[in-house]
Formats: sequence, structure tokens, C-alpha cells
Amino acid sequence: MQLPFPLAEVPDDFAREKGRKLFAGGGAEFVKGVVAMSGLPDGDRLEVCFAGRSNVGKSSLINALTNRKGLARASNTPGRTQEINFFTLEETHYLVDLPGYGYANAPLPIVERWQRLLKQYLSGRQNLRRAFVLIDARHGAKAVDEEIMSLLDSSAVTFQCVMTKADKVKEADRERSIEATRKALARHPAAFPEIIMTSSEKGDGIETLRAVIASLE
Ligand SMILES: Nc1nc2c(ncn2[C@@H]2O[C@H](COP(=O)(O)OP(=O)(O)OP(=O)(O)O)[C@@H](O)[C@H]2O)c(=O)[nH]1
Ligand SMILES: [Mg+2]
Repeated sequence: MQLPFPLAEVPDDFAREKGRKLFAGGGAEFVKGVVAMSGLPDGDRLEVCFAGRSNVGKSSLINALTNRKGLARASNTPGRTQEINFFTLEETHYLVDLPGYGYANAPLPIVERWQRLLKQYLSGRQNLRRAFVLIDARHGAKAVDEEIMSLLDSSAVTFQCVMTKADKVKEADRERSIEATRKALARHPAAFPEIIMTSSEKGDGIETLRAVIASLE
């Protein structure tokens, strides 16, 4: 029997080539950081966003996908990305780096402001085709991750789970955290039924994720 929420298989040659082409041109550029809905760029491109806890590796993943080390800032300081950051990819796509959630030390008014903006963005963006919810492969999905999953359910935005930092996880922990993540996903109707395991450091899963993004219409 097929497990629910299997790990994504390596895409076929056609899908891989399509993904490679989309990301090969070096055509990724930072557009703007947005702090209010009024600042959103026109939704005239296909859009995907990256959500996840502070420090889970959202910015690093965007850098790895676009093969541009300093494109999205990545750091050791949780909560660094505090705006919704838009990047263009060629003439056709937006990649969106969302503010990290679950950072305990952020002052409450700031947390509330992010949450409000996140909610408005997720529920109101017509051209948003898929949200990628990043989960640390060492820990699996936690309660705060399920909050964003519920928000995506209610916004009817299909989301796909991307596990990060695969290079840092021991085999036993990896299985346990995949299992915890599957359990969480099963509770969310908007969850896409495949998990992508990645390492921005080593490149695992990056081709697959490129192919998935390129396949969206
Ligand atoms: N070993 C390893 N480290 C990673 C990987 N991805 C990210 N990191 C590290 O994790 C830390 C956080 O990465 P970021 O990409 O800044 O995380 P973020 O989700 O954008 O964080 P916020 O913007 O604060 O929400 C950095 O020190 C990265 O170098 C990975 O695949 N492997
Ligand atoms: Mg970041």
C-alpha cells in the first residue's frame, strides 16, 4: 500500500528539463519587500510562496533554487526576514519569501502585524498557485506549522510540504519527523499529497522543487 504523503519521486526528464530551464537563466531579481497589502506588486505573474518557522531555511532555499547565493538574505538570526519579499523569476514568475513565524522573542505587536499581513496576503492573492510550507527535517511539523496549514486550508491555497536541512538529520530522526509531518498533513485538506525532502546546503531535492514550480500553470 502507498503511504499517504509519500516523498516526491525524482521528476522525469521532461519535467526536470523544464525546471532547469526556468531557473537556468540567472533571471531572478529582488523586486521589493512589502509591509502592507497596498505595496503588493501586480499579480500579473504566476506566484509561489515559501512559508515556515523562523530559521527553517526559506531564504536559503530561494538562493539554492535560483543558484544565487546572496539573493534572499539568509542568516543565523531568526526573524531576519520581516517583510514579504518578492523576487521575479524570468518574465513569468514571482517567488515570495514570507516572514518566518514562531519566533518567540519577537514583540507581540510585531507578531500580530505579521500575522495580519500574512493572512491578508494568503487569502487575497489570485495569482498564488502554491504555497510551500517548510518544515525542518530534524523536527517535523509542529503546532505553529499547523496554524499556517489551517490558514491555507481556509484560504483554499494548495500547499506542499518541503522538508529542509536534510543534511543535518540522522536517519532515525528523519523517519520520525516525516511521520509526524504526514500525520499533520493528513489533517489539512489543502495539503498536496507529496513531500519534498531538501538540503539547500547539499542540493538534495532542488531539481525536484524546480520541476514542481515549472509544472504549475
Ligand atoms: N546545514 C544546513 N543549513 C541550512 C540549510 N538551509 C538553511 N540553513 C541554515 O539555517 C539558517 C537559517 O536559514 P535562513 O534561510 O536564513 O532561514 P529563514 O527561514 O529564511 O529564516 P527567517 O528569515 O528568519 O524566517 C542559516 O544559518 C542557514 O545557513 C540546509 O539545507 N542545510
Ligand atoms: Mg529568511
